[in-house]
Amino acid sequence: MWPPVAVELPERHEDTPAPGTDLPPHYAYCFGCGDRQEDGLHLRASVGEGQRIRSRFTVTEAHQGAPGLAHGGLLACAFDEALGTTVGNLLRRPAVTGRLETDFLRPVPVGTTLVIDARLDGVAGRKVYVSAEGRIDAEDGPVAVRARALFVLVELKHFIDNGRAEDLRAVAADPSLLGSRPVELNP
Ligand SMILES: CCCCCCCCCCCC(=O)SCCNC(=O)CCNC(=O)[C@H](O)C(C)(C)COP(=O)(O)OP(=O)(O)OC[C@H]1O[C@@H](n2cnc3c(N)ncnc32)[C@H](O)[C@@H]1OP(=O)(O)O
Repeated sequence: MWPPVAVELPERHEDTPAPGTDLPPHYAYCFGCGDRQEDGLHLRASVGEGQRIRSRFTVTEAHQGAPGLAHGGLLACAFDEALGTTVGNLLRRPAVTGRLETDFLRPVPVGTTLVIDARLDGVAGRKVYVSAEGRIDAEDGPVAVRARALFVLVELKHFIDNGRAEDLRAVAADPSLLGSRPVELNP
């Protein structure tokens, strides 16, 4: 059963941009979306209809597991990012991945662009349920990967208490490293 508990499905946050709007990387050094991670995944997300966010991820030579094929762990990373950005942008509250499950249905060759449609499935207290499917090269392409996850809402303190001090200092010195954030920061 998914979600596994009774949930509410909140409206998306009033600050969520209009459908079709491209979303900036949430952190410049994020492996999933950051533009300062040369061999990162460089996922690009945009707002979909209702409780949906669409992301695109192009598999490069740096992402191989077997010759010419994407590594499954990196595909899981892409879905972690796509699902996390769905939670962050639709609820505008900080959250971290508690559990992530993936079904790999087809191999994904280097050069493929995965079109990942993620949606918010519901919220139960601090628990947020999201799911996604990734299609090969087009929004109606064959499904290659399905994923679902539980994110847990946390306070900003979670990142301040647990993040490495020099990285937190770098963000405080240059807040533009956080391209989008779930709450306004006042360092
Ligand atoms: C615009 C912005 C864009 C922002 C865009 C952002 C995109 C980011 C994308 C990347 C996201 C990541 O990779 S985040 C990084 C990877 N994840 C992490 O580092 C998280 C590490 N884990 C933790 O810090 C902790 O375990 C927490 C915070 C998840 C939970 O600890 P806690 O705060 O003490 O809460 P706890 O009571 O244990 O759990 C709360 C509830 O969740 C349930 N729960 C917790 N973990 C699990 C689990 N694995 N499976 C089932 N259920 C679980 C508990 O049973 C409980 O249910 P009940 O008793 O209430 O019923």
